[in-house]
Formats: sequence, C-alpha cells, structure tokens
Amino acid sequence: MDGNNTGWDQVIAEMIEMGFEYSDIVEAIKVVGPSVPSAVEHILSAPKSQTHNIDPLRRQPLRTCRLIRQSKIFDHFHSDDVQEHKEYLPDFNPIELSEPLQAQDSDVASDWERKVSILMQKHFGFSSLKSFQKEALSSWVAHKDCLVLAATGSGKSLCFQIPALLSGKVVVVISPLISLMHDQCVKLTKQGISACFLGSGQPDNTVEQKAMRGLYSIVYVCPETVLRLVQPLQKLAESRGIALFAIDEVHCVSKWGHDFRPDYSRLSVLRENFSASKLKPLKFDIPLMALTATATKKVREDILKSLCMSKETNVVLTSFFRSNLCFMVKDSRTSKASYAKDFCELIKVYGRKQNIDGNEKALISDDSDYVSNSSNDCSSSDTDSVSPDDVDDNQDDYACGDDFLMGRELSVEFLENDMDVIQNVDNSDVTHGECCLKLPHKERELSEPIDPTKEPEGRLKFLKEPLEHGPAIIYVPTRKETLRIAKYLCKFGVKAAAYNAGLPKLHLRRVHKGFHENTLEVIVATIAFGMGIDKSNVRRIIHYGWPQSLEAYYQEAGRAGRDGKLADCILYANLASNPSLLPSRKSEEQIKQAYIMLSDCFRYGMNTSCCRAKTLVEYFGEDFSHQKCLLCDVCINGPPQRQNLKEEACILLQTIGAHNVCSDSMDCSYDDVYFGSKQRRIRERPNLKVLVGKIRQQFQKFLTTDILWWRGLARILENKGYIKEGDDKIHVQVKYPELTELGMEFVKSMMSEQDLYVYPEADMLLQRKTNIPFSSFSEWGRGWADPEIRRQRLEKLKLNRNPRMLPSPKNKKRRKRKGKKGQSDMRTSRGRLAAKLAKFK
Ligand SMILES: Nc1ncnc2c1ncn2[C@@H]1O[C@H](COP(=O)(O)OP(=O)(O)OP(=O)(O)O)[C@@H](O)[C@H]1O
Ligand SMILES: [Mg+2]
Repeated sequence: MDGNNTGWDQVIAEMIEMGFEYSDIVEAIKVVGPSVPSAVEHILSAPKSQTHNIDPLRRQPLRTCRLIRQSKIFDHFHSDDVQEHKEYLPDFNPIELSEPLQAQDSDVASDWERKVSILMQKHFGFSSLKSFQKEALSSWVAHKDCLVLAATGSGKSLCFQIPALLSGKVVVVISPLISLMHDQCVKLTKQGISACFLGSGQPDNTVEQKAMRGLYSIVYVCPETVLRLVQPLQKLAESRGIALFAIDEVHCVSKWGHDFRPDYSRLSVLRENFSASKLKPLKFDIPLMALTATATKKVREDILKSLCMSKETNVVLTSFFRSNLCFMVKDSRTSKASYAKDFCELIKVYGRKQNIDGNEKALISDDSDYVSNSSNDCSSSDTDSVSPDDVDDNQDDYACGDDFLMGRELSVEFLENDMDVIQNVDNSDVTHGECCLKLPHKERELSEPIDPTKEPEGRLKFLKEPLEHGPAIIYVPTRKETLRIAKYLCKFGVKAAAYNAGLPKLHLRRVHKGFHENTLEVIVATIAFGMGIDKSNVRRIIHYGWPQSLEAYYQEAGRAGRDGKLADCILYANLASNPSLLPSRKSEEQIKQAYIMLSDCFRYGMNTSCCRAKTLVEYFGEDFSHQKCLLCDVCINGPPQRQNLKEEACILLQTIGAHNVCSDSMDCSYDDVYFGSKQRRIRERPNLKVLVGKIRQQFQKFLTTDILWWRGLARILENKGYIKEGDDKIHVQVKYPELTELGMEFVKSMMSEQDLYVYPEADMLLQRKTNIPFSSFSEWGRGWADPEIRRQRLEKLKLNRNPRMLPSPKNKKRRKRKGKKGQSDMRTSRGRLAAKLAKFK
C-alpha cells in the first residue's frame, strides 16, 4: 500500500510539474494506474469538455489559448510561481514588452530581476544572476536578439532556461550534440523543469508530438530536426507560444570556427519563418539568443550574418579569462615511448597505492620504454605488459577501470557518435621529438615577486593552493590513442576509460555515467567528449598531442575547474616538429583556414615569454586587463633570458634576400618561358632548411646550430614583419621565406647600430638543451673520404653505441621483422652503418 502511494505521489508530482491539474491527474491515475506516460495520454485523449484546464501554464485551457502571447511581461510568468511567491511580489506590474526595458522605471526593472531571482532560487538554488546573464535576459525581455560570448562554465545555459520559467512559453534550444541535449534534459528534470530533446536519439516517438503541442517548457533539438519541424514549430508559436530560440555552441555556424557544421549555417530559417511579418499573430519577431565560449571576431561577424540576426543585436561579451585555470605546455614525443615520463604524475595521483610504490623507479626511469625495462609487477611479465599493438584491434576491451565495467548500465538510452565521426580522425598521428618533464604544483614560485596590492585576492590564493582531488580528461588526436593510453593507465590501477565515437554506444553510456558518478577518474577521449561536459570538479585537462586550433583547445580546457577551484590544463606536444592537420572532409578554403588555426596553436606552444592565459584571451579579441594570470608555466617560471640576436638575424635576412633575388631573376627567364606559372617559380625558391644549410657552410660558428633554432628565429622575424611566407600555400610556419621591405630596411639599419634583443622560443631552447652538435650531411660525407677521420669516427661510434641499439624486446621484435638476427638491413643508412661496425668487432 505504501509503495502504491509512493508511486501515486511521484506521478502526481511529476505531472504537476508538467502543468496538469491535480484533479485531472487523480482522475487519470484512477483509470490507467500510476504511470506518467499513460496518465498524460489519458488526459490528452480525453474529450474536449474534460480537458479545459490542461494548459501547462495553468492559466488558460491549452486548446483555447489566445494566439497572441507576447504582449506583456505578465505572460512571461508561470502563474504557479507567481502564486507561490505572491508575498514577494506585492506590486506586480506587468511590463509592456512593446517598450524597451531601459525605458521602464527602475522599480519595474528591479522588480523583474527580483522575480527572476525567486525562480532561480527555487529551481537552481542560485542567489543571483551574473551580470552577463542579466544583460542577456534584458535583451530577451526587450525582444532583442542577443549574442552571448562568455567563458566555458560561466553559466550560459541559464540565459535561455530562465525565459521558459519566466514566460510559461516554450524555449527551443538548438544544440549540436545529442549527449549534450540529453545531459541538460536530465538536469532540468531534476530541477523541476519539464524538458525534452528531439531527433534521431529520442527513443520515444510520442515525445515530438507532445513537444509540438506545448507539453514541455524547454525543447532541445539538433539543427537538422529544427529544419524539419519548421511548420509544427510555427503552430506551437501560435498556440502556447515560443519565448525564444537559443542557438547554443553557435560557433558551429561559422566556416571560420573550429567546428563548422553545415546544418547550423541553414539556421537563418529561424528568422525567416518566425518573424512578426511571417506569423501574423506575433507582435514581435521571436528573439534569437546565440551562445558560445569560443568565437574570434571573424566568427562573431559570421554568426550575426549567417543567422540573419537583427541590426540591434545585443552582443554580450564577457571576459574569456578563467582565473582558476593553470595553463602549461610541455615538450613530449606524445608516443607510447613517452607515456612513462608524461603520466607518472597522473599515476601517482590516481593510481592505486600498492602499484605506485613499486613502479616509481620504472616510471621516472630515463629509459622510456616501460614495457621492456620496468621490473615491477605491472609491467614486467609478458602477459601483463601492455603493448599498444595488443590494444589497437582489441574491440572487446575498451580499457575501463576494472570495477567500472562490472557496473550498471546508463539509464541514458541514446548517445550519438557525432563529434569525431565528422573529423574522421581514426588513424592519423603526429610525429614526435624529445621529451622533458616538469612536475606541476610541486611549488608555485613566481619568477618575479608580485605586488599583492595590485592583484585580486582570489588569484593570489591559488598560488598557495594544492590541487584538490577530482577527475581528469586526457584529449588525444586519434581513436587508437584513447585505447592505448586508457589501457596503460589501467595497468597502474587508475580508474580510466577510453571514449571515442567509434566505440559501442553501450560503452560510451557507461563511461558517461561513470564519469558523472565519480566511478571513473580519468577519461581518455577524442574530441567526441567535448562540448557541454559540465562536471564541476574536473581537476586536470591534459591534451596529449597538438590540438587543431586554439578554439578547440580552449573549449576542451574549459571543462576543468568549473567549481572555481584550481585546475590544471596541460598541453603535451612535440615542440620539435610541426603539427599536422587531421584528415577531414573540408573544402580547399576550409583547409586553408584550418592551417591558419593550426599555426596559431603551434605558436601558442612555442611562446615562452607571454602569459598563456593572456595569449588565449587575446586570441579571442579580448584586451587582457591583468598583466599576468600568475598561474601558467610562463608566469611561474618566467621567460628565458633575452638574447641579442642581431648578428644571426642579419645573416638569415641577408641569405634570404640574396636567394630571393637570385631565384626571382633566374626564375623569370626559366619559369616564365617554360612553365609560365608562379607556383613553379615559388617552388624553385630554397626553403628555410636549404638556406640554413648555406649559412652553415658559410659560417663555421653556426655549424652546431640546429635547424630548430633557425626555425624559431625565422618565426620571430616573421612576427616582426621582416620576412613572410613566399609560397601561396599556407604552412604551419614559414617554409619559403621571402624578405619584406621592412626586412630590407632592417638589414640596412642593422649594419650600423641596432641591437635585436628577443626571447628565444621553445624550439630554440630545445636545441640548446639537447646540445647535440650539428653535422651537416655534406660535412659528414666529406669526413668519410679521409681514412683517418673515418677510423676515428667508427671507433667512437663503437664505444658510444646508442643504448637504443642494445637488445631489448622491442628492438628484437624490430630486428625480427627486418631479417635474421645479426643481419643488417642494407636498405637503410643505419643498417649499412651497423654492418660496417660489425666488421670492426
Ligand atoms: N548565476 C549563477 N550562480 C552560480 N552558479 C551558476 C550561475 N549560473 C550558472 N551557474 C553554474 O555554472 C555551471 C556552468 O553552467 P553552464 O553549463 O551553463 O556553462 P556554460 O557557460 O554553458 O559552459 P560551456 O561553454 O562549457 O557549455 C553550472 O553548473 C551552473 O549550475
Ligand atoms: Mg553550455
């Protein structure tokens, strides 16, 4: 009996929230039993005379509601909320929406805010609106379109959720991901707001019909669905009323953004079909509210244009700065050989104690091949050791923390494989360079003392704060890598799981759930686990490999520290080589843009002197008001010492200039006559590598200076406008340098006096750190001609044989692949050298 009553109560509570009358609900339950869908169906299918009061607004019968529903702010309030909080609303004066909010007297405006704060307290438990939320809502009240640009985790969703509560009309939210829509619906339902999502992921095919009849206050749709539902939505606008169209993650509209989705660009239908001129009963166009956390100026302009937003659109721009995020860049090969070094800190935090103690030595050992060298229980035995080759094709084991896979299934029925399917990132990978590890948060000591009087207390306190415990997300570029790293971490007792769109939905649901319920601590994911992940206590976001753009990077990093507490955002990338573009279906124009974005990202990694947070927020067109974030690696370690590179710059510029003149004059006669193409002429130009080779030949003192160093210098000179890319293709960094007029002037002036003090970039410092003397191939070749030099070199090589060439399981495997034991591969230079060495044994 008790159980029965609980069932009744629950159904009644749920249906009251949906807006049904108590008496109707009781009637329905008596007939069909305590089931929400059956009771709803019963009420809705009852004869008209019995359904006079089923309007979820509980003000007017749904089927007889007036067509014009937008005339007064009074209409924006849920009658129940008004009733319930009557004591707070003694002078409830309806605001005429025909007048802009500013025109109202301050009493009325403050009254409006007070009502919002009551609703907020009731549904969300917040005491006040943030100022950008207030501004966005004011625009909506004044029937204005609004573009909201606010940092990740700042609370943009509230801007479109409140109008539904306030007006009693429906808010339609366009969102790119089904998983994202689902999460938000679950949250809203818990907060007592009726919401649903429509589209291919919706298992219940009656939901769409109900939504179009106005049974839900907030309706989430993907752009494809909204395009299909234009007519039913028009009817909805004329019946219950549509308060607002919110376009979340609106950067997807723009081709210049990092996540362009063609269907988003067709959303101008919203303005075309839901304007006052199109739908006669409407007095005003249904306002559009577009929201994103990552949009450059160019993207913003594109959004306004593509959505046909009005000329009076209110652009609500807040700071993109997240003061509790600690940004770092670390050099790493980002290959399996570097896992041990890169993840040792992570394993210390999330691994099981008994494993860590035994593994520490192996983990921080210089030899990075953990499989072949560690002698602990996790990686020593063949059966236990994790070979990524074993993992790649193992579709039955998706590397989850063991307890987790035993767990229950998600209640979520549908998640979509949308994000990384589009990107098609299956097997692409980046190349790798050297690795150097620096432990975060050991001690935060700023390079320069700071003046506490000038810094907000909030940020200063982070300097002393250790990182709290909370989950981590590792973003990797390929699906393979998600499995590999998750499996590696699991071996050390970390509750980790892989997440990529190629994995079965059941697994993805479990991961989602495990992450939200804290049964999983580390998610290794592709970009599929990105937008809208709103978990408050994520403490670490690790990017393992170059992101494709700073927008994507900032968006993903923004998953960290949403509770306002300190969180780490670490980018591990190979600073010694250019990042590559992941394969995708893009037009030529989009590929160009993608290269530009990739190049910006690369430059972010190479920077050694400017605060990381400042670089990021300025990238989005914001003037960074603080000098430093105080937390990033640059602020903590300080920039490297400035160097006067006058001589080197002068030599490089002169060499570039000399070869530009030479190739141009030569090409004019050669190409124009025989090929007549500019492209060909450019190709004839020596690239930076060749130019550096020339410098080395000419100047003994630069014989040991690596190409990496010159590459960094070329970037500095490009930033100063002294050289530019001479190729008509876009490269991540200057490949075919061309001297500019400014560069020429600079060379002339440098001959006389000017110094050139600059901060060396990350790749320039790498070269210094490794300090391997450069020997050009030509020099090396010449040396072999002299028998004495040859003898000395071979002797030296014999003594300092590369440890990598010593037998190890990995090398054994490699040799096995190449040929019989002891036989060198004569097709490679290394093999030929080994053969020569063998003769000396
Ligand atoms: N006025 C407020 N006061 C306190 N907390 C708030 C307020 N508004 C929103 N929040 C909280 O902020 C968190 C982030 O909100 P939300 O998911 O809307 O962020 P977002 O700006 O949409 O981020 P993203 O760009 O990552 O999607 C939520 O957990 C929410 O509860
Ligand atoms: Mg959001």
